[in-house]
Amino acid sequence: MTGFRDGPAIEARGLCKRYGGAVAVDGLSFTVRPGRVTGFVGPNGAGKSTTLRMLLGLDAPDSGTALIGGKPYTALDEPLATVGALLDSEALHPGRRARDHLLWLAHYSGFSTRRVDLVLDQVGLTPAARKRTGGFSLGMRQRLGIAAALLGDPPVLILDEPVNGLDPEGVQWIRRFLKSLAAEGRTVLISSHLMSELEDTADHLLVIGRGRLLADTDVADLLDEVSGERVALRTTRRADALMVLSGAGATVVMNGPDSLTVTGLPAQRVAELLGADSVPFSELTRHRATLEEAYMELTSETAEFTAREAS
Ligand SMILES: Nc1ncnc2c1ncn2[C@@H]1O[C@H](COP(=O)(O)OP(=O)(O)OP(=O)(O)O)[C@@H](O)[C@H]1O
Repeated sequence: MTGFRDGPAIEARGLCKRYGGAVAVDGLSFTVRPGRVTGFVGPNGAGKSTTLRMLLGLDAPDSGTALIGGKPYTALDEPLATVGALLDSEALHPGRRARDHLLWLAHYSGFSTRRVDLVLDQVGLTPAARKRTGGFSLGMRQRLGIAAALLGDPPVLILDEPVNGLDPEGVQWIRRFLKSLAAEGRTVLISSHLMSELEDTADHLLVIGRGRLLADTDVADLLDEVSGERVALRTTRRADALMVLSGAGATVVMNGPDSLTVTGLPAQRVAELLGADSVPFSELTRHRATLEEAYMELTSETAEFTAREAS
């Protein structure tokens, strides 16, 4: 496959879109960089698909701009070879065989038909290449949609809910696959309404709610922030541990006969303090937040903020 050094960035600048009286996208600005998988996440109706459609020139923003490598999609010299897209409502002719569907697309888009067998292989659909798509599971349809997005070997991929409908093995596959595409220097933007789907897949996250950007953050930074300095500790000398650690400024909560949760001190400092006072411990682990926990925290902050705004 072609090696890219830094595919073009995707940029939204002050994007707004209304449908009738309803605001779907409300002043979104972000940049999606090459070389990493960026997850675009938010609950149903948050405005993800509308934003992706505007990036792909399928919907016109009321205001603001959507750019790929500095140009609107419709002004790209070779849009189909620049951006590969998978949209939620991919239309498939049920009577057409998978390979014929891709051959037709390749012909229509001006791509070499040699790419067809290559992309079928990449998405693991070679054994089903001659089967009619009418009998395909949702997961197989997703794979075919991704194969179609890859036909032009594009440096930019915009995939709406690509994990949706995949079985656990399919989820593992797509994680590895998206990471490998990003590692080649491509710009990869994927949407999901489930934060858990993006765990172990996205390197960077754009979180939206009600058409607005709630967070634009590296996954690692977000998890660090939410995990805080929370340490789980197991010791048979609970009272001594409590005295030593609270004396050093930590907040200590007793959870069971020999387990404590310590906040306010890094794990290493907890170990040092216990060691200095010869308090034995059998377990000392840093609490790691999951992306789901981080998401709940983010969205609950927004809910509080909205409530404060309203009062
Ligand atoms: N063509 C349309 N006509 C009217 N309203 C629309 C249209 N497309 C989207 N909307 C509305 O805009 C809002 C944002 O929808 P959008 O599909 O972009 O959200 P989403 O985050 O992609 O949700 P989902 O995860 O359900 O796909 C919703 O309130 C939706 O009902």
